[in-house]
Amino acid sequence: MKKIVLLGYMGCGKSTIAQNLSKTADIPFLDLDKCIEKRADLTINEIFEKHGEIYFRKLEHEMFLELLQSDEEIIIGLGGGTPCYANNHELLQREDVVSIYLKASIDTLYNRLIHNKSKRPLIANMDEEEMREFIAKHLFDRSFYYNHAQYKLPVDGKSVEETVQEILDILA
Ligand SMILES: Nc1ncnc2c1ncn2[C@@H]1O[C@H](COP(=O)(O)OP(=O)(O)O)[C@@H](O)[C@H]1O
Ligand SMILES: O=C(O)C1=C[C@@H](OP(=O)(O)O)[C@@H](O)[C@H](O)C1
Ligand SMILES: [Mg+2]
Repeated sequence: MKKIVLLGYMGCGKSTIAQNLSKTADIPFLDLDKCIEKRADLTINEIFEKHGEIYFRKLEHEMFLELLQSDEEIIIGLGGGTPCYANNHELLQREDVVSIYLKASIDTLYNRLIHNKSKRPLIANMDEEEMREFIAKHLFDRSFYYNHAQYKLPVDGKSVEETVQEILDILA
């Protein structure tokens, strides 16, 4: 069965859209970060603090591979960095995967992330000025990996419901 994989930068809406799509389409969903937290019995912040980012990326890769082994149809919301490490971007092109890049502009990401940074260790300690520059550069660096998705879905100015409907259209 196909795995529907949502990817994109922090704040683009992967977790929110995966949950809503799951309800609307009646397909179970798993958030990769939540699975990692459960496995490690630590929050994402604690994993970064106690073990560092390299350890997190290792867990992230292992957990992603594990979720892709599922025989069920599932929706997987990735973390923002998932496609950018351990050749995970190649997994986006598997035949049993439908990968969708939720493509948001720097402005959209910035406006969401300024209110929502405490649980994201990469940006938690940045001030607003720093964060804007960081997002711009980081998004540019990561776009190469995000563009390996089978579908690119612009999400700026769209409600959760509109984005969910556009994903349903892709899946139809
Ligand atoms: N149209 C929208 N689509 C998705 N998320 C939105 C939208 N408008 C506001 N948000 C908010 O933006 C944030 C997106 O965060 P999240 O779903 O955790 O993204 P990600 O998992 O990609 O980091 C949430 O707080 C969500 O409520
Ligand atoms: O972009 C990243 O490298 C990360 C994104 C986060 O997920 P969200 O994109 O869901 O915030 C989480 O996996 C971790 O904080 C690292
Ligand atoms: Mg998320």
